[in-house]
Amino acid sequence: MKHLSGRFEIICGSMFSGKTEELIRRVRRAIIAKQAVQVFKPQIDDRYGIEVVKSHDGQNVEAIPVATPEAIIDHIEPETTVVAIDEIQFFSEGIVDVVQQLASSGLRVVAAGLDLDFRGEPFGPMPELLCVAEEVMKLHAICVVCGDLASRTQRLVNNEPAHYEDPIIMVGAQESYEARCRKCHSVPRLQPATETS
Ligand SMILES: Nc1ncnc2c1ncn2[C@@H]1O[C@H](COP(=O)(O)OP(=O)(O)O)[C@@H](O)[C@H]1O
Ligand SMILES: Cc1cn([C@H]2C[C@H](O)[C@@H](COP(=O)(O)O)O2)c(=O)[nH]c1=O
Ligand SMILES: [Zn+2]
Repeated sequence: MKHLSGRFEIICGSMFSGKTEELIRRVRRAIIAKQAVQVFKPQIDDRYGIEVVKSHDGQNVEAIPVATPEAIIDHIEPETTVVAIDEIQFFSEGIVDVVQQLASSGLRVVAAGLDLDFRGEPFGPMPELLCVAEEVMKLHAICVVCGDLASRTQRLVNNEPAHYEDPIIMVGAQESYEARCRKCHSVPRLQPATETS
C-alpha cells in the first residue's frame, strides 16, 4: 500500500558521520514494517562493489547502481513504497526533480549525502535537496585531529591537504579522506583567490 502522502527525508554530514549507517537503519526498519523498499546509488561509487551500499564499519544492503537520476524512475516497481538513495551528492541537478516526482506520487524517499565537498563548499545538488526535504538530519563524525565534532571532510594526497583547485569528485575512503572540525580542516590554494567586486 502506498503512503497517502509522500515524503522526502535527507541525511547529511561529513564522511564517516554515519550517514550510510542511518540510511541502512531506516531501510531495515521499513522492511520490518513490510514496506517494499528499493535502494539506489550512483554508478560512479564502486568502492565496495557495484550492487551494494556499504557503511565504513561493514553493514550493507543490496542496491541498484544507476548512471542518471532519471534511471531511478525507470527502475521503480509498482509495489515499491520506500525509495532509498545513497551518495545522492554525486547525481546531477536532475535528481531534485526526480525526488520531488517520487515523493509527490506518494512514495517515502530517504537519501544520504555529503553536504560539503573537500573544499568545504556545498556539494552539487545538496543545497536544493535540503530545501525541498520534509525532514533533514545532519550528522557529525569525530575530528581525527582534535576529537571535537567533525563537520568537514579533509582530502589528503600523499598525506598532505589537497589543493582547492583539485577536482571535486574523487571516490575513496580512509586512504584519502579524514573527518575534521572547522578549525582542523585546511584547503591550501595553488593560486591566490581573485578579488571579486
Ligand atoms: N572519524 C570518525 N568519526 C566517527 N566515526 C568514524 C570515524 N572514522 C571511522 N568511523 C566509523 O565510520 C562509521 C560510519 O560509517 P558510515 O555510516 O559509512 O559513514 P558515512 O556514510 O557518513 O561516511 C562509524 O560508525 C565508525 O565506525
Ligand atoms: C569530500 C569528498 C568526498 N568524495 C567522495 C569520497 C567517497 O567516495 C564519497 C563519500 O562517501 P561517504 O559515504 O560519505 O563516506 O564521496 C568526493 O568525491 N569529493 C569530495 O570532495
Ligand atoms: Zn579538530
